[in-house]
Amino acid sequence: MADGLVIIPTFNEIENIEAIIKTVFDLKKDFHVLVVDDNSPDGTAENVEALQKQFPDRLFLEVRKEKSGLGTAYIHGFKWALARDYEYIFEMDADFSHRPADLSRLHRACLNEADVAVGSRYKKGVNVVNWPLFRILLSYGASFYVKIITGMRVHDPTAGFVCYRRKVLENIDLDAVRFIGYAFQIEMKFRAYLKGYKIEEVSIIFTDRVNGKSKMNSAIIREAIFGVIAMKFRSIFFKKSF
Ligand SMILES: Nc1nc2c(ncn2[C@@H]2O[C@H](COP(=O)(O)OP(=O)(O)O[C@H]3O[C@H](CO)[C@@H](O)[C@H](O)[C@@H]3O)[C@@H](O)[C@H]2O)c(=O)[nH]1
Repeated sequence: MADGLVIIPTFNEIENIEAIIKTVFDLKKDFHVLVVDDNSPDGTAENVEALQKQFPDRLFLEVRKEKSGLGTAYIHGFKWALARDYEYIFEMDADFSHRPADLSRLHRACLNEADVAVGSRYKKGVNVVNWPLFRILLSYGASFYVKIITGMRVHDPTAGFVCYRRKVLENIDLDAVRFIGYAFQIEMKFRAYLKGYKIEEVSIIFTDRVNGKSKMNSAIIREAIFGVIAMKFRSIFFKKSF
């Protein structure tokens, strides 16, 4: 059995995908990788298919019809993982903003006490390299905002570098998760927090991508700003769906 499954959502990551997969497979850990691609026009999925010949037992690919957001890509990946027997399920970006070597640190935190281990940019100051000031302010500001509205004591609630123990994903109603952009990351942590799971932050350095482009847009920002308040209200008035 593998040590865990690393889910990598992709949209137009042709410049990164092969290198990131090989870097994960070069780690000492026996991780499997699942790429959830949204039919990227740049041929990301075809690149993964070609690599599957080299790693037939470790590399998996799910291709969806069209670009449908990072959140639903992860939900698709989580369901895929739960239909198999992975005990540790990771989220990681394709673009090397998360260092694959840190997967082992997240894994270790979950092997010890954590139910959810979050690769945190803000646990100890601001550990972000080469991000535009606008993105740092937005992301850091969002963290304060989320803390105030939700009461959740997580320094980096929008972090997309996470390890979940299987039981957490089994006990969250994945069909009820609403957010599709980066706010998805907040919602998943909030749902785990409400269920009393232990969320531990592991300090990481986040380095902005060198190749390809961020998929950040104004709809993603709006979803986070208004959605977090709506989510808090729903958690009070519609407790059952949480
Ligand atoms: N399948 C799929 N993948 C997507 C989509 N949108 C983005 N992705 C993939 O999701 C990963 C992260 O997307 P980026 O666009 O690179 O994110 P970012 O701007 O660098 O944002 C980072 O910070 C956010 C806010 O703190 C994080 O929430 C996010 O995870 C990421 O770490 C990449 O692998 C990207 O290809 C989508 O609609 N569909």
